[in-house]
Amino acid sequence: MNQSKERRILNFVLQNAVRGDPCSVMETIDKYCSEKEWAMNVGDVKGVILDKTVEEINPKVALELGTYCGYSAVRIARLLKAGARLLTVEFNPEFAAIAKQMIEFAGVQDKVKLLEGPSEVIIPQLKKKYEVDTLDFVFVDHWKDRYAPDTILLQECSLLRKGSVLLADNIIFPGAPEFVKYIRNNPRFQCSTYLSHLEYMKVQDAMEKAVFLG
Ligand SMILES: O=C(NC/C=C/[C@H]1O[C@@H](Sc2ccncc2)[C@H](O)[C@@H]1O)c1cc([N+](=O)[O-])cc(O)c1O
Ligand SMILES: [Mg+2]
Repeated sequence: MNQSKERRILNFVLQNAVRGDPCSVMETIDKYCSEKEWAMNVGDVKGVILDKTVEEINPKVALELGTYCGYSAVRIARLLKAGARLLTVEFNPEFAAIAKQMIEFAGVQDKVKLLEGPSEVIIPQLKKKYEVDTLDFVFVDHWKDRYAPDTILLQECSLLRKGSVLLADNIIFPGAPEFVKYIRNNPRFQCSTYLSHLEYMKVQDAMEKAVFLG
């Protein structure tokens, strides 16, 4: 059975990156995906917007929706202070297995908990099963038609508090029109748009930052 692209990305990291060095893992994935095979990691350009947002918030409890190969989980976790944690949700078992190895190779496994299952099942479990009170930061990068329903679900589960920050990828490409319509017209969120470029391409993309006002 021939290898998946995600398996090839992981193997390239295992063979070329420095174990225990998150930046080396990120750079190696970015090198592979810009030179050999495109993949839907947030990437090095939008990754700087993600970095700046995480550093500004300095979250104690962060959630990521859509782990994929673990690139943004490594990117976020490397910036978390002692005692802070990232919960990342992935429903595809093959991607979850790859991301787990990527996170461990990068040496950030103590800060990251990978939750396998769909977000609509995992989100309602966060309080009781995963001992979350409220979320300081949420990186939204999974199926684009789940952005809006999951933002509503986070509120229904009382997981957001005054000042919780959502950062959503791909607002322009592939786009998340229902989410943009929902969040920008919602008085309970203060929104700002960060224009950027699609990972590894000259195509325009953007990230939406939405602060929950409580
Ligand atoms: O489609 C995109 N992302 C969807 C991401 C999906 C990821 O999240 C889960 S779905 C899920 C469902 C429920 N709960 C958790 C995870 C998938 O198994 C995948 O790991 C995308 C596409 C492009 N592009 O250029 O085409 C660029 C990007 O940056 C993108 O993020
Ligand atoms: Mg994305």
